[in-house]
Order: sequence, then structure tokens, then C-alpha cells
Amino acid sequence: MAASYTTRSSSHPRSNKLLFRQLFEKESSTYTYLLADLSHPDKPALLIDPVDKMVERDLSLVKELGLKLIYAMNTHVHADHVTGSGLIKNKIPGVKSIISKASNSQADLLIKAGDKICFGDLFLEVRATPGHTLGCVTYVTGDGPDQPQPRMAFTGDALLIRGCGRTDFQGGSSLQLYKSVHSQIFTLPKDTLLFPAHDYKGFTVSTVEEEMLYNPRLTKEEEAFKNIMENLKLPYPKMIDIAVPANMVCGLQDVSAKPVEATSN
Ligand SMILES: N[C@@H](CCC(=O)N[C@@H](CSS)C(=O)NCC(=O)O)C(=O)O
Ligand SMILES: [Fe+2]
Repeated sequence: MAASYTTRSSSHPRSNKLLFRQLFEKESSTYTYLLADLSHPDKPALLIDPVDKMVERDLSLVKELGLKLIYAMNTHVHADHVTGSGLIKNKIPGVKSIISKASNSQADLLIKAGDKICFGDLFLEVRATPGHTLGCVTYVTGDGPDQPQPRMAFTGDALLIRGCGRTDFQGGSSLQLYKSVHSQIFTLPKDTLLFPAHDYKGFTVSTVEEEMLYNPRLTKEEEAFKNIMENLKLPYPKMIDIAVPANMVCGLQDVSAKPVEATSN
């Protein structure tokens, strides 16, 4: 387990309390995030980017903490591991899987920019951050007096700490990624906490301010960034041929179930 703490909104008399856990899967260096609203009687919870082989761990934690898991969501179609969202749905009936409509994959809820994913009195706002893949999104905690401060952004592979997702497959585009990060992430308040889907260097969290100052790729001009991304020369992820097709159906899912589009509010 990488980090664990709770945040409490300070500027409002009603104390909405966010439970937050950062969980790690070491083979793919993937972070899974558990969030819940502890101030709500049901303690509704969601998991962002669960990994199939860690589902038992994640669901035990959910049970131990007395949470009611309602969503298993992905930031994008992962290429390096199989998502746990299908397994979770099989184990906990009623849990809904979530992915972006732009990812062209299957899930119970297909979300788009501007949608709000509510859990209790808290919510995540969806920001479209394509470039690593066509359907990448960043989930950002809500803005408002009832919502946790500082804000938290779950960037998937769009922004990694002192790095970013590669752009050489799955509809990737370095120019699109550059625009996504600069317009959708770097415009958030400077103290916004950034939580990526992976880390290969031992980092757990960063901030908008830190990445705007020190990210060795994204602080460059657009053309220099493109040049860096074209010369990464990374080997393809070992699991890509298994992971991508599996993740197109959220890992394991009844594909006959009709997906619905989330509503913006
Ligand atoms: N070696 C790993 C895959 C490593 C990798 O390609 N990571 C991706 C994110 S997972 S799609 C990436 O974008 N990396 C960017 C970077 O700069 O490292 C494996 O074989 O699974
Ligand atoms: Fe990825």
C-alpha cells in the first residue's frame, strides 16, 4: 500500500469526509485508487484503475472499511495489465463499470468530458485528456465548498510524475497529449494533487505546480515535446496483445448488457 490518508473539507460546516487509499500493483507498477464518502450512511465508494490480480486485496479492503462499492472505473484501455473491473462486477452485483465513450470499449456507463460521477455528496468531474490513447480521461475531485481541498486529479497515463504516457499506439498522438495536459491539467489550481496510473521511479504524488516546473517533457515547447516522444524507443508492453482486447470489454463482462451514457449535470 503506497499511501493512505483522509482529507476533510475545512471551509464548510458540513464535514464531508473523503476516504482515500492509493494501492500499488508491482508487476505493472500500477496505482489503483479507492475513494469513498465516509459522511454518507452507506459510505459509497469507487475504485479507479483496479488490476485483475489485485481484486481480492481491493475488495477485502472495501469490506474491512465497511464501504459500499458502487463504481469500478478506468481512465483508459490499459495496454500493460488487465483491468479488475469485470471481475469486481462478477463478485459484487450492482457495481457499475465506467470508461469513456471515446475509448470505444464496453462498460455499464460510458462517460464524456463534463460528466460528474457522484458518490454520496462527493463527485469526480470528467476531463478528456486524449493523446496517450484516444479515450483517456482524467478524473478530478469536485470544485466547491463541500468537496475536498486541495483538489485531486487522477490522470491515468496522460500525466505521469516527471513524465507522461507514451503516444506510439492505441490512437496516441504527442501533439494531442501536449494540448490535453496543458489545457485540462495545468489549468487546475496549482496545489491540485496529481495521482497517476503508473509510477516507475518511486513517486506517489505530485502537484500541478511541481509538474509545470519540473516535468522534463511537458515543460518543453510543443515541437520539442513531439521530438522527445518520437524518440522514447520503449519496448511494447509485454501484456499488450492480451490486455487491450480484454480491456475493451472491461476485462470480463457480459457484453450483451446494454451500455448507457452518463448524464452531465
Ligand atoms: N514495461 C512495461 C510497460 C511500460 C510502458 O510502456 N508504460 C506505459 C504506460 S502503461 S500503457 C507508458 O506510457 N510509459 C511511458 C514512459 O515514459 O515510461 C510493460 O512491459 O508492461
Ligand atoms: Fe496506458
